[in-house]
Amino acid sequence: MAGVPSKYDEPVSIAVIGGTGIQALSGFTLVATLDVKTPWGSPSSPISILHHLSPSTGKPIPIAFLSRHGLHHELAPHEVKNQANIAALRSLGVRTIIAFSAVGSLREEIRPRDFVVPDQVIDRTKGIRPFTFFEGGMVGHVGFGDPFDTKLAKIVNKCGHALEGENGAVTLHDKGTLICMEGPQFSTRAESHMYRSWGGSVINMSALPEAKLAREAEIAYQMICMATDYDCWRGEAGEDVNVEMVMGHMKANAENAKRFVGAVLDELSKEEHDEQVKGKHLEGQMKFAGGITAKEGRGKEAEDKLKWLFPGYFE
Ligand SMILES: CSC[C@H]1O[C@H](OP(=O)(O)O)[C@H](O)[C@@H]1O
Ligand SMILES: Nc1ncnc2[nH]cnc12
Repeated sequence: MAGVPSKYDEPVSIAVIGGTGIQALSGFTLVATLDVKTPWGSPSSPISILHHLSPSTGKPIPIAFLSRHGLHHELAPHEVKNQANIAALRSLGVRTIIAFSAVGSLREEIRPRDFVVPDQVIDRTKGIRPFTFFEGGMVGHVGFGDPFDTKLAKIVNKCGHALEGENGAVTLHDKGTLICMEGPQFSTRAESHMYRSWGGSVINMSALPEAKLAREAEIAYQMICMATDYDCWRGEAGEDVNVEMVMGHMKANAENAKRFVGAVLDELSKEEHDEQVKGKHLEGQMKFAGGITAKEGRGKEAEDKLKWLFPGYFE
């Protein structure tokens, strides 16, 4: 954009990833637009650096914003540049990600426009998306028992519940199992029933590998889901999901999504969360979890890429 700086020299700890219907984050001051290049290519969109005024310190804190499907929703779920997105954010200093997603509800009590902060994921992607930074002669294994950052989830839930109290317009479910399917076609009715029998609460196409790559990159990650439909399991009791339905609810509820993210950023900008936001609890984990391969067995290209991502880890 004309007149907006293309550089930002301070580290940025917090990022927001926008999904369907959230291609930009309004209400914040745009201070830079960055075209970051990574060894995994360019991210899905330029990264906007926005200033958010911390209500507790009165100082602006920088937030990185990235649009998962591109600026114009031109990337299908399997085309999202997940490795480049996460690598680019880490290279800016990001250690905390709040990711938004439009989801189908698999439970009667999760109604369209309700928010869900999932605590578990079932992977139903088909292995066609690049899903790790550790390959090609650099092997690493990281724990994923809790796919979302449990401390970050507590903060997000506290903010969401406070909004529930404010005017009753927001309903938040503070846990749930997210099914991440491949897409881009929606599920069959048999699949939708099967996911319900597995205990699935909501379904989308984009939590993975985003959350896995964030974990590998030592970034605390939490997805905030907004229900837009009942998928197709209700049969005659309701209309099957379609894009119009998803977009309609996203648009109608955009103000609540904005209030939610604003409340989370207000909370995260408090000094008491400094260590959490900077991902201190994750720092260094990949030095060991990602350092299995002996030096003489390393693939040169993979090693160079990982040295870019984790300066000083694999010398
Ligand atoms: C447009 S409906 C399917 C689409 O919506 C969700 O996108 P996102 O997670 O980025 O909000 C879902 O995952 C699918 O990509
Ligand atoms: N029913 C659904 N299935 C998968 N992704 C979705 N995103 C929104 N609704 C969805």
